[in-house]
Amino acid sequence: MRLQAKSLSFSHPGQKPIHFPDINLDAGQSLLVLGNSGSGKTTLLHLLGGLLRPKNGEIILDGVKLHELKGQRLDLFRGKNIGIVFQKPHLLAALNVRENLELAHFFGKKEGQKTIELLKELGLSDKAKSSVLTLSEGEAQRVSIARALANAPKLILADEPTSSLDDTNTEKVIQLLQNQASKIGAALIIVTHDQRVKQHIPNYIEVKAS
Ligand SMILES: Nc1ncnc2c1ncn2[C@@H]1O[C@H](COP(=O)(O)OP(=O)(O)OP(=O)(O)O)[C@@H](O)[C@H]1O
Repeated sequence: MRLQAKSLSFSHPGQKPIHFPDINLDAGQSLLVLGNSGSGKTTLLHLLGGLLRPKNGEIILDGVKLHELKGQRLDLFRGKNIGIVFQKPHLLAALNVRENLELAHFFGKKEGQKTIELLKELGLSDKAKSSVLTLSEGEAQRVSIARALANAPKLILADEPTSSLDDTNTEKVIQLLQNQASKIGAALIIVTHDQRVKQHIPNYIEVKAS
């Protein structure tokens, strides 16, 4: 598995174009995306996750040109191959913890990782049947990480996954993401402002507003 992003740029409506540094990342490798507020870090993550289409440049994941996929083919490719941890957990309130994870299997049309095992590894075994409305912020964050990992994706994208966590939980979440990435052979990209994360992942790119 290899991720390559070349000569990427994107413009939000009415905004100046943002030009992004190139990325070459192999399975098992981790990369931080750093940059000032508003520089375009989340935009880059959304491009890499196929949620936005680049204005120029290309994104190749495991030999597939992601920037050329559309509609159902893009949704299915994303569901099978890309796990995204968003800034906010975005869990479905009508479903319990386990069902939120199983939804990822449904959309990816893939068996993926066993839900119960994954919850155990994330210290959430006793929450499987809990309503997501009863979770603490840190627990909800871990459930959203579990959901992103449920399909054993080739690429894990995490947007500020530690911004609301204390030092101990920050370290746990980063280790968890790295351990899971190496277990399933995925590449890991983390967008962060958080100086604490740099101690754990030395490889980084910086996004700069033009
Ligand atoms: N939907 C949108 N429409 C117009 N402009 C947008 C939209 N989304 C983001 N932008 C603008 O694009 C730029 C980059 O936004 P982005 O969210 O990628 O930055 P960021 O580096 O992730 O910021 P932060 O660290 O504050 O989360 C900002 O100037 C932002 O205002």
